[in-house]
Amino acid sequence: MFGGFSRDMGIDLGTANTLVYVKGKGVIVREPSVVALRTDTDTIEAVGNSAKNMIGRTPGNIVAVRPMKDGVIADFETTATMMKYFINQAQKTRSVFTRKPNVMVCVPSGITAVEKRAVEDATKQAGAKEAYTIEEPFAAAIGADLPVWEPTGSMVVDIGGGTTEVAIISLGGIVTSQSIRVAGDEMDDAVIQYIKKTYNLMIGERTAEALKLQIGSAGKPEDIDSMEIRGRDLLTGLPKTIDVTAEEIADALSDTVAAIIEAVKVTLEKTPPELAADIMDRGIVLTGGGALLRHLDHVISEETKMPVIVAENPMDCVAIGTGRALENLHLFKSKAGITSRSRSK
Ligand SMILES: Nc1ncnc2c1ncn2[C@@H]1O[C@H](COP(=O)(O)OP(=O)(O)OP(=O)(O)O)[C@@H](O)[C@H]1O
Repeated sequence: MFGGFSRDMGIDLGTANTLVYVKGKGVIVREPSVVALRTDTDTIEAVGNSAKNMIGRTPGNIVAVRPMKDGVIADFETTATMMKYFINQAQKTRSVFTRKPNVMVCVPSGITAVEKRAVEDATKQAGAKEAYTIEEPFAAAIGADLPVWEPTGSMVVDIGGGTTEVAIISLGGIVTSQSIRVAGDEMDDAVIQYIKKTYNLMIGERTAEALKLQIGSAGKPEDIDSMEIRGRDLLTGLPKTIDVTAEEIADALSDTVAAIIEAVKVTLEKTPPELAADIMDRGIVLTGGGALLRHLDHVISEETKMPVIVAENPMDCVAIGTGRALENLHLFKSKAGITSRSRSK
């Protein structure tokens, strides 16, 4: 059903980034989940990379929005339009155009039936023939090459923009999982709040993210890096430049890091002993962009006394796993929380 000239695709519809995976091609679209809208004409000005560059810099009649929030759809129409754009991008790279694609999209494991249905509907509105959804941590585990079908325990922690998903997987199913709406965005927000409180300086989310990426770390940083940033002084209302140290950013991120560690511990507490022993041997695998936060693997390892490994290309795991799930649909049906809706339903 999915062979031949199919252009079927797996989509990691993320809060921060959307990735599209096509069999035999790999990840062929990788863009921020951002849409720039013209409020006067109600039309789309830009999607993806070019829209992200507009965040915080738009004139009055253009707004840059992120239609996904906390891993779920916050704005249905905009999400569907954004997906349509990404699906078209993916199709442009294919030479043979035969039919509408079947599309598998990942969803956070903790979402409601209504939220899941919205993702399926948006996928169909974006042009899919059939829309499937798969739980994100399961897709992450497949993408990270974990032995999800074997009678052995695997543990994956996927730290994205909106959600952190922790799951124990064995025999093609999620044994226990935890989804918290604390991840990269929350870290950026914590940095904004810290700078505001400490320096009376208002910075935008792009500056906060840049601080996190360049000098951020979990736990105490090893070096004494610092970074110069600009913002608006809340007392004078004027632009101001300050230097921020890595230690300060580690401090700002400490609560979010603690929340992620707590989710890992709670999941481990609920894990049956045999599977916990397997995980002790194989280690906890980190995926998602948040897995790249400096020293996060060491800190989780220290706190849980378990080995922790960052997956290869952690930001691609969910997209790859979503695509592979679609290729092996016969194995997945009725197992890993996969549901589908065809256009006629
Ligand atoms: N080197 C890094 N250090 C820390 N955080 C990083 C790094 N690189 C990327 N990130 C963060 O990873 C997040 C994006 O990760 P990812 O693309 O996996 O999320 P997503 O799939 O869009 O989100 P979700 O799964 O919650 O819907 C962003 O918050 C980004 O700032």
